[in-house]
Formats: sequence, structure tokens, C-alpha cells
Amino acid sequence: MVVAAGSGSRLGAAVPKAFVPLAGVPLLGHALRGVLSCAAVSEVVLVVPAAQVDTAGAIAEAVCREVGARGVVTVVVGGAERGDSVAAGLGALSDGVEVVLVHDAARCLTPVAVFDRVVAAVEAGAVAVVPGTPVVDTVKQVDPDGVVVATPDRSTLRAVQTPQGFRRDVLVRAHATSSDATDDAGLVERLGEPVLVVDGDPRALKVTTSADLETAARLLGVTS
Ligand SMILES: Nc1ccn([C@@H]2O[C@H](COP(=O)(O)OP(=O)(O)OP(=O)(O)O)[C@@H](O)[C@H]2O)c(=O)n1
Ligand SMILES: C[C@](O)(CO)[C@H](O)COP(=O)(O)O
Repeated sequence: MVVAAGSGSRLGAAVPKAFVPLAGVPLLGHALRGVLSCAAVSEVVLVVPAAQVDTAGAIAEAVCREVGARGVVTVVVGGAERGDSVAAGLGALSDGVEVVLVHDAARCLTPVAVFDRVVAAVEAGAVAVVPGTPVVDTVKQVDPDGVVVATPDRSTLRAVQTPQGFRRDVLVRAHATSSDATDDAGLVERLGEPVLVVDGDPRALKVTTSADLETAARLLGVTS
């Protein structure tokens, strides 16, 4: 599932973030290319804003043609929050699907090796898997006045990315229980289920601000 229904308020573009061009291709197109390059992916659900359903279908068609993919791509309308969009996508999955990867369109340059690592860990028996990278800054926990209350041990921290992979039944149960976490693994953690972290990749950065868009353009060897 590729969630692409956010507005991208922090990027501030004229179109929803997933439809902003990067080297002439919308972020969603780059993200889809990565998803469809993962051999384990049998179907894709795209979750997009209501006004972008036709555009998303056209982008999917073009990328499928480019990579020679013959899998099914379904487009559905997302919700107000990311969790609502994931829930909408879950409702569109085919009956036979047992493993679900949830991926941010905004992490449009995620290398296929990251998808492969997540899939391999779920297939090896993990119920929930997230890619993560070590935290390089010292992190402070602060109170509402900005006063530091704790400095967590950095070696125990990971900055997590997508795709996040789940046994379908666990992800459905997690979304039925709550929806207010910033990632899907957070909902699974509340069920008391274990979440495994595998190696992420700096190229799986989330395009959030215009500086991130410039970084992504540099990674592709172009200027934005
Ligand atoms: N209601 C929402 C909100 C977010 N997303 C998706 O979730 C991913 C991660 O969200 P984020 O990068 O925070 O996107 P936005 O919510 O669009 O960004 P902002 O908070 O700046 O508005 C993105 O691919 C975004 O399209 C979504 O499908 N539906
Ligand atoms: C799911 C996610 O990309 C993992 O890092 C992140 O939590 C999305 O956060 P946002 O609040 O939508 O920016």
C-alpha cells in the first residue's frame, strides 16, 4: 500500500505532495517504481486525495509500462489523517493477501533493498517489521516549557522509515483498536505485539520540506 493522500502542508506546493515533480516525475511515480521493483509485491493499493484519483491511475499505468509490471494496481481515496488513509487502503486489499507493506509516497527514493529486507523478515516469521537508521544527534526529551527532562541513551534509538511490513491480520487488528500513532508499527506496539527493526537507508528520507526535495533531487543527480 502506498499512502499518498497527504496535502504536504510543510512543503507548501501548489499540488498535494505526492504529485509534486522531482526530475520531471511525480514523487508518487518514483515511489511506485521502487514498490513495483520488489519481486515479492503482487498487488498495489494507492491511497490518494479524491481530486487526484484519475491522475494517480495515469501515473500507475505509466510506471507499470516502464517497469514491465503486470500486477493489479487499485486506487482509493484517503482520509484526513495518515492513519485514516491506511485504514482506507486496508479495505481495498484482495482476500488472499497475507503480508502488507505500508509505504509513504513521500519516501519516494527508498531503495528496493529496503523493501526486500522488510519482506524477508516478515517471511521469516516477524509479525511487524520497520526499517530504521541509528540516530546521529543527541536527543532531548523536553517539557511544555522547553526544559529538558531527559536525555535518552542514543544507542537504543532508531529513526524509522517505510515500508513497514506486517502480517495482515495484525495490522487490521491494530487499526481497529486505535489510529492516533504517527506510524503503523506504533499501533501494533499497543497490541503488545513485537516489532522488529531492520536496516533502513538514508535514501529512504521522507520528503517533508523544500530542503528535502532539494536533497532528493541531488540524490538523483539533478537540481529541483
Ligand atoms: N491524510 C494523510 C496524510 C498523509 N498521508 C501520506 O502519509 C505519508 C507521510 O505523511 P507526511 O509526509 O507527513 O505527508 P503530509 O501529511 O502530506 O505532510 P504535512 O504534514 O506536511 O501536511 C505521505 O506519503 C502522505 O501522502 C496520507 O496518505 N493521508
Ligand atoms: C510513517 C513515518 O514515515 C515513519 O517515520 C512517519 O511517522 C510519518 O510521519 P508524519 O507525521 O506523517 O510526517
